[in-house]
Parts: sequence; C-alpha cells; structure tokens
Amino acid sequence: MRLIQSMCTIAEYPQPSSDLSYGSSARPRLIKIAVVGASGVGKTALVVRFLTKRFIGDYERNAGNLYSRQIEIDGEMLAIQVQDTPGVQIHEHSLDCNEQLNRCIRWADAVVIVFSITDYKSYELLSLLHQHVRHLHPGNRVPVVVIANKADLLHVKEVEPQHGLQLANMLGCNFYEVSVSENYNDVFNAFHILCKEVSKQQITSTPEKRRTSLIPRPKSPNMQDLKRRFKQALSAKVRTVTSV
Ligand SMILES: Nc1nc2c(ncn2[C@@H]2O[C@H](COP(=O)(O)OP(=O)(O)OP(=O)(O)O)[C@@H](O)[C@H]2O)c(=O)[nH]1
Repeated sequence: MRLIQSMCTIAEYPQPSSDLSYGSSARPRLIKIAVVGASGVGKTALVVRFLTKRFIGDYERNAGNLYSRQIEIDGEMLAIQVQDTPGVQIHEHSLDCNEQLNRCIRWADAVVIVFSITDYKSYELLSLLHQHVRHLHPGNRVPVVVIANKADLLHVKEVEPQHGLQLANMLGCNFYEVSVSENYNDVFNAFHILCKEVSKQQITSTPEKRRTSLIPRPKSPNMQDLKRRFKQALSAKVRTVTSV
C-alpha cells in the first residue's frame, strides 16, 4: 500500500551510480532491496518502519514506491534503496506477477519476502516467490530473507511462526518474525543483516570484475613491427657510419 501521509520526512537520496565507487568518498556504495509478498501483509508498513522508525497504520494501495536511506554498516556509509511493490496473488496455482514486479526483482541486490502470520495464503506464496526470485536471477545467489509479520496478532494467527522458520531454512533464507507495529529493533535488525550480506557479496565479487577489466590489451602487432623495423634501420645506419 502507498503511504497517504507525506513522506517528506524521508530524505530521498540522489540516485547514485550502480557502479561501486572504490576510492571515491563522495558517493556511498548502493544497496538495492525489493520487498515482495501478498497484499496486506505489511510491506509498506515494514519499509516505512525501517526508514522512519515509525509505524503508520493508514495506507492506500501501493503503486510501487522507491525509498532511500543511508545507514552505516561496519564503519562504512551505505546508500540503501528500498522498493515497495504491489501485492502478489496466486492465479491457477502459479504466481500472478506483472512486469513491474519482475523489473523490481531483477533490479534488486537482495529481496525481502514478507508474509503475515494471520494470512495462510500469504505463507503459501513464500516458496513460489522464492522460486520466482531465483528464476529472475539465474546463477546469482541474491540474498533473500523471509519476514513473518504481525507477530502481535498471535490470537488470530493462521500460521505457526515455527513453520515459517522451517520453510525459510529449507529455502536457505534467513528468517525473522517481527511485529512492524510493535517493534522497530527487529525490523532494523533484519534489514541490517541483509545489507551486511549484500555488502560482503559486493566486496568479494568486485576484485574479480576489476581484475578482468585490468587485463592489459595485447600490443598492436603493427606497433611492434614498426619498432623492430626502426631498430633494424637504426643499426644499419650505425653500421654504415662506422664503415665509412
Ligand atoms: N497488527 C498489525 N498490523 C499491521 C502490522 N503491519 C502492518 N499492519 C497493518 O496491516 C495493514 C496492511 O499493511 P500494508 O503495509 O499496507 O500492507 P501491504 O503489504 O503494503 O499491502 P498492499 O499494498 O496491498 O500490497 C495496515 O492496516 C497496517 O496497519 C503489524 O505488525 N501488526
């Protein structure tokens, strides 16, 4: 859902380049996170809580907003962009994903899958969404975390949080049970650990990219040929001079 209240409290960070800015202190490294899940599970509430520390319970349907914030992780300032997405639905046993959602997932360095413990259908979407993320990032271990939201509503729960944990483990994802409405620290912790994971991946994958870009280009054979001919001509001239 989209936040009705003005988001002017959130400082929109100017779009940094997606390149890693090693050696440049001007631009913090960028981490892009997409938040996906069924409708009404609390995706917008989660993003807003992370960004502003506040829980705002009044939203209108999400049109897919992008929010930004800078956080310091291990002494480094990082620019975090969080993409809120419209709720996903199941259509004839498969995900009903539109191109907008697919673009967000492809764009992201990490994905947060949210379900609500009060909505069994949102839990059922979990494996399908995970599969979809892997499909859109083939050969790339994009970190995915699973968040079970609305932990404050235990009296109306439809999913045992334990089941969420088991499924997340099976999928190889970190799992967090949170109440966006009641607890900021758990929300921050989930994003913080995810950012750390992405940051580590970016740092370890970059030297390889940089090395390949630093492979020296082969010297032009013409240039070498010219040098050789020049040397030959020079030594012939020296011979001629000494023989005179
Ligand atoms: N009790 C409780 N309510 C919550 C919690 N998180 C979100 N909500 C409420 O759940 C409703 C849906 O929250 P949203 O953040 O709009 O959900 P969404 O996933 O963005 O929904 P869509 O935009 O339809 O995809 C709102 O009324 C929120 O106030 C929570 O932790 N506890």
